[in-house]
Amino acid sequence: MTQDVTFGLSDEALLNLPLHFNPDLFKDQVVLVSGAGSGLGKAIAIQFARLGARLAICGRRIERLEATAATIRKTGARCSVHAMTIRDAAQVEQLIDTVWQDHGRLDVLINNAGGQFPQPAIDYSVKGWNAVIDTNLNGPWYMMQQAARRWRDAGTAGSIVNIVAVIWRGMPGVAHTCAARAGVIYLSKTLAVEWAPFGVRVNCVAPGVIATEGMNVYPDEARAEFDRSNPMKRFGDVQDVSDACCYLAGPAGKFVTGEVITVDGGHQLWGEQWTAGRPDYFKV
Ligand SMILES: CCCCCCC/C=C/C(=O)SCCNC(=O)CCNC(=O)[C@H](O)C(C)(C)COP(=O)(O)OP(=O)(O)OC[C@H]1O[C@@H](n2cnc3c(N)ncnc32)[C@H](O)[C@@H]1OP(=O)(O)O
Ligand SMILES: NC(=O)C1=CN([C@@H]2O[C@H](COP(=O)(O)OP(=O)(O)OC[C@H]3O[C@@H](n4cnc5c(N)ncnc54)[C@H](OP(=O)(O)O)[C@@H]3O)[C@@H](O)[C@H]2O)C=CC1
Repeated sequence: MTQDVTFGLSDEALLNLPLHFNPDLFKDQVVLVSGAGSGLGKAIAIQFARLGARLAICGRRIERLEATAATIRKTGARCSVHAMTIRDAAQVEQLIDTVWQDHGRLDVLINNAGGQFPQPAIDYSVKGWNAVIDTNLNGPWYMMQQAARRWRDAGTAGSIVNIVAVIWRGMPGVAHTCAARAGVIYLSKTLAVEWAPFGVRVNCVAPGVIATEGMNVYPDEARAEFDRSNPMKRFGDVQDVSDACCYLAGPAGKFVTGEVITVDGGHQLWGEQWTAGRPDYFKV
């Protein structure tokens, strides 16, 4: 049984974090953030709003999206809310159409929605495997393709940032998500070349352990050791990730494409990473 813990920051705290960028950096730009009803997506959307952007946010659960939108509107920013699943290509096409109708443009897509469950790979069901691949590879792909088609057709530039994970040492217990995220990273590198002629940049941010409510999906036993997953021996915070997104999406990142920025306290180099708990074999 997973203990419920309070990870992450309140909306009020997110609104009051010190900004590391100029407050009009994204003035008049339209930013679409998937999975903005919680955790990283919410923090990213609020930060873009505080930097002058207009927001479109999507996810499956409308109540959580409306709560994020209410917070975003406190900054004075416009925010449209779109309840949908990224797993359905038709819903993604409809989403991108609606965002263009509502806002008249799109400048930045943050492909943040995602998630997985911890389980030894040998026990995955077909349905479980497909759920994770649909959520973390197919969904982000549908979003990228629809956004890029509109940018190509409108003749306007765009920037995509995909949130992935620290996959370079593999990650026991979440093999399905490692496969999906590796797919997104190499898809992004390929699209960075194919879509450069349209003025579309495609990059990724790979977060290490970040304190969000999404962490509640992991068993207590595993989560208790997550601060040992990197040489800094701690969790990162949501702003570590939202700052990387703003760097890549904004003018500072204008010559960067096909890149992965790893924001992980060194997790890619050192640390324990047993997402489903440490197997007996590795205890001695
Ligand atoms: C040092 C270690 C580092 C740790 C960090 C690793 C890096 C990543 C971190 C994070 O991503 S933080 C958290 C992000 N948020 C989440 O992960 C959200 C929670 N997860 C999910 O929502 C799901 O896992 C999902 C698959 C994305 C949910 O999809 P959906 O709602 O369609 O799934 P379900 O209908 O619930 O299930 C479908 C299918 O999947 C199998 N399954 C689901 N949960 C489990 C489980 N806990 N254990 C085993 N199998 C599971 C199962 O086959 C389900 O089918 P049914 O049995 O329900 O018919
Ligand atoms: N926190 C961390 O340490 C790390 C997180 N990540 C990744 O960062 C991203 C955000 O994670 P985090 O904020 O921590 O976790 P959360 O679980 O809080 O956020 C995931 C968000 O994605 C949305 N979502 C899930 N499935 C779908 C779907 N099919 N269609 C649309 N929206 C969907 C969820 O909303 P709803 O259920 O309402 O649809 C939710 O708001 C995820 O991709 C995660 O895997 C990667 C590495 C580390």
